[in-house]
Amino acid sequence: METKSPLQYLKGVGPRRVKILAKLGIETEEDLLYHLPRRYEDRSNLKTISQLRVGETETTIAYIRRIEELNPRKGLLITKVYIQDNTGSAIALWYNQSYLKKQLALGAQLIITGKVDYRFGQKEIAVNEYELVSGKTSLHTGRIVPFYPSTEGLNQRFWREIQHQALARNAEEFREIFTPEELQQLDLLPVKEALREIHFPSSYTQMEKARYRLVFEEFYLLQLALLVLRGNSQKSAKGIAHQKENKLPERFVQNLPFPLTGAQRRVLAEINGDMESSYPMQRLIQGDVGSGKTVIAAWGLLKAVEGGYQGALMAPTEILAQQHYHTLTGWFAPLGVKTALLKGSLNRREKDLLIERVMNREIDVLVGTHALIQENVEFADLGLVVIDEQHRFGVKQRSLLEEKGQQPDVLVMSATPIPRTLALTVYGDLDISLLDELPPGRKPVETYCIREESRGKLKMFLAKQLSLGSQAYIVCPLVEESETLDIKNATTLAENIKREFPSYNIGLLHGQMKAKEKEKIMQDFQHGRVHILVSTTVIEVGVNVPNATVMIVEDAERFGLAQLHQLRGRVGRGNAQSYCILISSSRNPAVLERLRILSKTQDGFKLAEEDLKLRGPGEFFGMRQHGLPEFKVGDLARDGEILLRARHMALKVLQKDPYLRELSYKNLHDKVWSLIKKMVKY
Ligand SMILES: Nc1ncnc2c1ncn2[C@@H]1O[C@H](COP(=O)(O)OP(=O)(O)OP(=O)(O)O)[C@@H](O)[C@H]1O
Repeated sequence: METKSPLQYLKGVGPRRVKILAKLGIETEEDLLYHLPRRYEDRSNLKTISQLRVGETETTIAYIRRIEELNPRKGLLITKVYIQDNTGSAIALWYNQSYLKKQLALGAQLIITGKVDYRFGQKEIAVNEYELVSGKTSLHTGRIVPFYPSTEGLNQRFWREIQHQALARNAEEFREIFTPEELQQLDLLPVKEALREIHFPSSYTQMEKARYRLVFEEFYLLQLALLVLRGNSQKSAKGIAHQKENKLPERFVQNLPFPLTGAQRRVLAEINGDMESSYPMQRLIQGDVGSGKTVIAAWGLLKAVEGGYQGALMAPTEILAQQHYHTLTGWFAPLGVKTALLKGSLNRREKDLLIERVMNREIDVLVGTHALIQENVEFADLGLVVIDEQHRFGVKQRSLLEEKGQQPDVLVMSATPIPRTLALTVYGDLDISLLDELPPGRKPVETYCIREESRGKLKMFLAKQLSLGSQAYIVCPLVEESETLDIKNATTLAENIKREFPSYNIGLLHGQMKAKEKEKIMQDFQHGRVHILVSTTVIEVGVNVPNATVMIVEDAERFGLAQLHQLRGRVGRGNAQSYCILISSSRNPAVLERLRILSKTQDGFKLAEEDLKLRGPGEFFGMRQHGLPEFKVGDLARDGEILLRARHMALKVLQKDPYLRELSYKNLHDKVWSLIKKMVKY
């Protein structure tokens, strides 16, 4: 659709309204046409005057017989219009519409919708929508009427008028992205019809069909863009074909105190295949909490190192980078593989020195936060990039790290199980491996939701666990508006706990502490010197302290399901029975339902589906953060099936024509490439 004309060409849109529309993100006629109704009202059922039911909101069509204006008191103007059809007569009433009299003419035909009343022997209609019958299509009544998401200064009549104009103006310009055969095969409405039906439905069935078409189109374009992005890097550039020997990785596995799980073995085989092929690997490991992703990362890094390449591991927080560094050094040092940590707390000179050693190949594996993608970090020969908890990084950041090498392989690890539909959208440019098996011997974490009143009991329970040698986390309420308040809460809580448990060591962790301080507290907790760790949500992802068996979450209602599952995942990582206690005084049924689901289910993937349904994808995690467009029509929680079909279709088309060069794909090509440009620019 070439509808880039400025909106001012539309009747009724002046500079002031252009500004208001721009605030809603509407700058072109195309934007406008994709600003879809929020709901509809069926006013198509025209009644004769005799059929109008008192007390109901009804629509009728009749002739104007008389018009009166009354001014019963200052500031109140009543326009009283006597109407008639061949079954009877009635009165239509408007309030304070001074311009109205000029628009109405005796003898004209009028459609009105409004609440019917009966007074002084007459039916009276308090009009809330009217339209004069002319040769034109009626927009506001006498049909299924659309209602748009709006803002101050724009009323529904205005929306309908401009949508109607935009549809008419562009009738010849809608450029179809599907071929006639595809439309038929997929049973989709042509774009022109779909847009017309979604704005001004001829029936609800047609409106549903129109919506289906537009959702399909939206998902299809995004899938194509994501697949083309991946296809390009896979086919246009040669990646590294890592050597086939796995001596180092095998020795590492033999040294582990446990056998790998079936899922770990399966995923390793997938990575092995990817790394040995000459296409750059772009793979996502989706694992439930505690499923053992670090082992997978280590294995890949060793394979790269064995072939003479370097590896990088990027973590979302300083604490996690630290933890990964310790884990990897423990595994790698005995194998003679050199690991280093690019810490935020290093001074300039230390940093330069470290970077120099990386450039000179004195370091095999470099671990760090996003500091790794800073410009002055260079590798001699980067062969594998592992990105942990990718949902905190965007598409753009991922590619920055990749640019530090010649098409290195990329492994993304996500510990937030997300529903398949969402994974396909957010990670549609990656192959996905599922790590869906927990190591044997793990006991489900017993989860309880308690109210404020039970604090006394909780204290006794905690004392007992501590006396058994366990450690505990207490996560503080999250005050979204203010980090300072967060910290204040956490500090007060820690002080209270200190008073209650004088014989134990209490640690406090929050986002504004210096890296060195955080590191020290974490190490003390890891080594059992701190028994209770009071923390804001900085520990949310990835922290691994198997001796911690109690997780207490304050004001649990403030967290989403996925987040609570993450927090719970910090315990139950060893063999001892673990507990998660959610404190909430909320009486909101939706909240209680969320907490109930959590106490019933341990399966992160199932919880993710529920969370998506309960809160919608926007809340689940900001799509924009990933450089992905937000959906205008589609709803991932509801339209998963359509997404899968669109993905399937996209794969099929690209297999046939990887760059959409066929003439019949011209329109499709243009749309996909403009989407890609937007995504990459981000
Ligand atoms: N096959 C296995 N058998 C037993 N224990 C294992 C196995 N694989 C990993 N582990 C151990 O399980 C714990 C969790 O592993 P890891 O930290 O890699 O999990 P994760 O998937 O990163 O979890 P999270 O996302 O919750 O941080 C570690 O202590 C690890 O040593």
